[in-house]
Amino acid sequence: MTEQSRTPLMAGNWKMNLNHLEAIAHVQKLAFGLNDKDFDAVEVAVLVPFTDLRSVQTLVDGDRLRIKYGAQDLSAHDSGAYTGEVSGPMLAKLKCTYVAIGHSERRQYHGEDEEIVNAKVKAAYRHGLTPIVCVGEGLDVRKAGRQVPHTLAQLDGALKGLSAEQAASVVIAYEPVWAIGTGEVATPEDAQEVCGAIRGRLAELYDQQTADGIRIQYGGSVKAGNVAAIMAQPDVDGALVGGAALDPDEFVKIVRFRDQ
Ligand SMILES: O=C[C@H](O)COP(=O)(O)O
Repeated sequence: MTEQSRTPLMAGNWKMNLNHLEAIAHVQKLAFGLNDKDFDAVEVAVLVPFTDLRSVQTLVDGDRLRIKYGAQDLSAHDSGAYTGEVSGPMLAKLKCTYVAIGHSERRQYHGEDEEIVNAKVKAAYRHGLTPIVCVGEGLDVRKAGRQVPHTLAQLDGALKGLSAEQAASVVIAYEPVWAIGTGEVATPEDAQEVCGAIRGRLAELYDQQTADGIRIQYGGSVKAGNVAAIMAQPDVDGALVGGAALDPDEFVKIVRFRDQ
């Protein structure tokens, strides 16, 4: 599979923003702004707070929208006494396509380590959910020039024990932590360096064909104004968009990166 045959995935990670009423209005605006040509060229997804999922599902189903949706986290467990957690079966029942796992904010504020990220990736696969596995280095690691080994170690940990068949559908999001929500976007070359290394490691872990089929996103201060240059890199197959995804008009422009 070549770069051209990987369908780009533009995913909006709303983080802890937009209640279920705002979510409906937002998805309606996206649906109004995008057309079949956009959806034929780019897969579009929104990763919404748990409390928005049922409303988004009802809207997407009812209006037969081509927007995909998913959650920002899931429990490593399938059921039981885990107060506050939301399980894979619950997300599957809501017909989620995607679930973000190991976002740097989960790692930083909720102490998620490689073991828990790996357990969550396996939980997603047990229930037919596609994980968007987030990896990336902090500023100290970048300053030390260790972004590639650091990120590849996170990748190894997240994918431990997965078969090539499972890995074939995974999405990897490379998000340098220093570029998240800071306006400090990595240069296209910075993004390509690590995304290329990620694909190389996927080929070592599985095989070249599997690696060539896996989509690798870049995330970190992506906007309409910088998305085209990032998407022009051979190993970048989409973006995980935070702040800019909260503005439907901006997100539509990001989906239309080829026009920017
Ligand atoms: O998941 C998205 C990333 O954390 C990027 O967030 P940002 O676009 O606000 O920098």
